[in-house]
Amino acid sequence: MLVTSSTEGILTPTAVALGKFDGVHIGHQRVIQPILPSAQDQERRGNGENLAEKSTLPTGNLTPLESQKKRIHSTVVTFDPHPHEFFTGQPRTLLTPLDEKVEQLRSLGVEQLVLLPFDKELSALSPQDFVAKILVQQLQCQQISVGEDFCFGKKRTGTAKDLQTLAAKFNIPVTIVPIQTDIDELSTKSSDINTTLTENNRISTSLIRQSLEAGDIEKANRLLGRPYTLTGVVIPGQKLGRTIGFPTANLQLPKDKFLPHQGVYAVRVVIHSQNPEVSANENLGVMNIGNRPTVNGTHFAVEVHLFDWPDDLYSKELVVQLVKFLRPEQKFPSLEALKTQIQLDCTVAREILASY
Ligand SMILES: Cc1cc2nc3c(=O)[nH]c(=O)nc-3n(C[C@H](O)[C@H](O)[C@H](O)COP(=O)(O)O)c2cc1C
Ligand SMILES: Nc1ncnc2c1ncn2[C@@H]1O[C@H](COP(=O)(O)OP(=O)(O)OP(=O)(O)O)[C@@H](O)[C@H]1O
Repeated sequence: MLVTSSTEGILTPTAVALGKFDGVHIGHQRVIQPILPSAQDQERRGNGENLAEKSTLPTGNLTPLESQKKRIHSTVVTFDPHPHEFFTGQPRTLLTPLDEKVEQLRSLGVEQLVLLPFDKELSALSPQDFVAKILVQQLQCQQISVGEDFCFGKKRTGTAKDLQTLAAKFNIPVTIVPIQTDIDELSTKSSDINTTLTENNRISTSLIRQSLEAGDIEKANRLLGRPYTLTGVVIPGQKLGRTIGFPTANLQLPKDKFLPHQGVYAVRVVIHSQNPEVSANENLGVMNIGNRPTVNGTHFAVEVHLFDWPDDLYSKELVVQLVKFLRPEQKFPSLEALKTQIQLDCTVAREILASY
C-alpha cells in the first residue's frame, strides 16, 4: 500500500474515504467499504456502466502503466498530525499508530493512504476550497465516502450533506454511511431505547478508548471488529521474572500507542518471523502492564509471559492480542506471594483462552 504525505506521488484518479480513522473500527470499515475496488465495480454494474471502459481492474489492451493510470485508486485521506493534537498542542496517543493503521487499511484492500499535513493553511480552508483544491485538484477524486456525522473545513463548518452538494458540482457522488452503533449494547438494554442511548453507543474512537481504560476488552474488541493489539519488539528487562519461574518478554511499543487499564490480561500472541505453518493461536499467555511495585520497579513496563515457550524472544516482534482483563496490578509483600498470584493468573487465563 502506498503511504504519502506529498501531493506529488499520489496515484490518481481516486475514490476517497475521509476522516481520522484512528482504530479503523467497525464504523470506519463501513465508510471505507464503498471505495474498495470490488464495491466500485458493483456500483457501476448497478448503474449499467460498461466496466471495460472504466474498470478498477487493469483492462486487456492497455499496457500495465496505462492501466495503472486509468484505474480509480481506493484511497483513505486522513490528517497528520491528528487535528486534536494540532489545536491543543498536546501529543495524542492513538489506538492505531501509523504502522498499525497502514496494516489494517492494507488488510481491508485500501490501495493508498494520503496523510494531509494538518497545518494552519489546511485548517483554514473553507468547505468549498477543501473540495475544489484538495479533493478535485490534488486527488482527482471520482467518488467519496464519509460517515453521517462527518464535518470538514474551517471550524468544522461543512457537514456530510454540504460535501454532497459541493461535490455534485463536479459530478462526484458522495456515499453517506449511516451512524453505526454498538448493537449488542442496545439489545441488552430495556425497551425504552432512546436517542441518548444511541448517541452514547455510536461506535467511535472515544468509546473504544473508554472501554479499554475501564478494562472492558470484550467491548473494545467488539467495536473494533478484531482484538485490540499491542505490537512491539522484545527488549531486555531486569531478568527477575525467570528467577520466580515466569520469564517475561518486555515490549517496546510506539511512543504514541494508547495503553489500556494497568494490570494483568489473558492474551494471544503472534510472533513475527515464526514458522508460518505454526498456528498463531498456539501462543497463549498472560501480560502485565504497570510499574511492578512488588520489585520496586522504576519504570512503566509491558511484559508478556508465554505458556510453554522454551526459547528467549529478544529482538522478535510480538503482536499481543488482548482477550480479557484479569485484575489490577498490586504490591505484594514478597516475591513468593507474587509468584503464587501469577500462577493463579495463568490458570485463570488458560481457562478463559480455551473458551474464546
Ligand atoms: C502475569 C503477571 C502478573 C504480574 N502482576 C504483578 C503485580 O501484581 N504486581 C507487581 O508488582 N508485578 C507484577 N508482575 C510483574 C513482575 O513483577 C515482573 O514480571 C517481574 O518482576 C520480572 O520483571 P523483569 O521481566 O523485568 O525481570 C506481573 C507479571 C506477570 C507476567
Ligand atoms: N460509528 C460510525 N458510523 C458511521 N460512520 C462513522 C462512524 N464513526 C466514524 N465514522 C466516519 O468515519 C470517518 C472517519 O471517522 P473519524 O475517525 O474522523 O471520527 P470518529 O471515529 O468519530 O472519531 P472520534 O471518536 O475521535 O470522534 C468519518 O467520515 C466519520 O464520519
